[in-house]
Amino acid sequence: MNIYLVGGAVRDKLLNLPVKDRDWVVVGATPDEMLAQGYKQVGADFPVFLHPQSHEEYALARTERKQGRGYHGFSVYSAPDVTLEDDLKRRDLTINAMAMADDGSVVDPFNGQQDLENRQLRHVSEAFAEDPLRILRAARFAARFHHLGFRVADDTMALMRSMVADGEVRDLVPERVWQEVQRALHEVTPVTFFEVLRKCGALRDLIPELADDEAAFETAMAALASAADQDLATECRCAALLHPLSPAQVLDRAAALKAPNDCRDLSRLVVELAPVTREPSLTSERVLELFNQADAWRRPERFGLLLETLACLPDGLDPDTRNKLEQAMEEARSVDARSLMAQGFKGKELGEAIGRERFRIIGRLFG
Ligand SMILES: Nc1ccn([C@@H]2O[C@H](COP(=O)(O)OP(=O)(O)OP(=O)(O)O)[C@@H](O)[C@H]2O)c(=O)n1
Repeated sequence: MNIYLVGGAVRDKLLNLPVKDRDWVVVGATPDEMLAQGYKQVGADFPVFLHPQSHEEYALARTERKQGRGYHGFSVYSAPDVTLEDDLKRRDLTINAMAMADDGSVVDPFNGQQDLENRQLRHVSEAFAEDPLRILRAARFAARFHHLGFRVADDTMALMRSMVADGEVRDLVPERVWQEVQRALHEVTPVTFFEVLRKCGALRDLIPELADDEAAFETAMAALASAADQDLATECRCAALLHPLSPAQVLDRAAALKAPNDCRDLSRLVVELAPVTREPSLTSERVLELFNQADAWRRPERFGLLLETLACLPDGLDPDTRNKLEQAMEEARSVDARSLMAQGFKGKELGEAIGRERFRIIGRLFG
């Protein structure tokens, strides 16, 4: 049997980037031979094994063919006669379809090295179209490597467009879509991900509110770029992206994309509360309302994320107001219920006394 390093590890090595996961392909072996050597089989659909010591993934060389629509039916063929080239051919992009032997020599039947040099994200073969998730992957690699000069190759963009026109994106399982979106939000330039999706038409299927409205798209991208520059959390990036939508649209989009609840909730809050922070002079009444609406007393951390996100929006929260809001929140939160109880307040009166005290503190910072 012959073993080769494949996929992202080879690509990243050749780009002189740190290699995270190493995946291996095994050519000319049967599952029994692997088991006899101490590998542990994982994957029920196709033969993938974990190395007994390193626990890295070793997959038997395989071919795949799609059966029917959607991300379900793939028929996998794996046997000792499947060659390394067969296995590389089923992959998405040429830069991901190279292998490296023990001696460091690169096996590159689809000119991945040339595409690395020319900074091209190019599909390996027409089989790219068998897996519509690859549209999102191509956009994600564009977002990861844009700063190095990589672009989606013209013929690949054309293929992605025709896949979108065939309705392929609508067939994707939402969980898989969210997984790609979530990763994309943390690539070097997440904006590139959405630009590529817009260019190939996929954004219309995923976030139509941004695809059909130039101004909404631009403001979403400006906010997202700022959230990424400041290395904000996933939910802040998601909220920055969705901020041009209405509250009802945010809920629809979050449900359709199966975004987690913390992303959905922060996105909704940002949309609802953004207008408050744009008011020319914030009164203490408005600030108290803002704190209450954001449930800031019980969710101080989320309130912090809310302010961070609002500060990323074009015409968003200015640094002075943000500092004042943070200070007001910190001081108002420290209102001591016990000392009010000691003064004899209880039940409803206690709640009202806490509210008055908080309002008084906020009033010291806001008029
Ligand atoms: N839909 C997919 C998913 C994966 N692959 C192939 O499987 C390899 C491993 O996939 P994955 O670990 O998802 O990506 P990496 O390229 O390793 O990138 P990352 O750095 O994100 O791990 C890829 O390089 C690519 O050759 C593919 O062709 N089509």
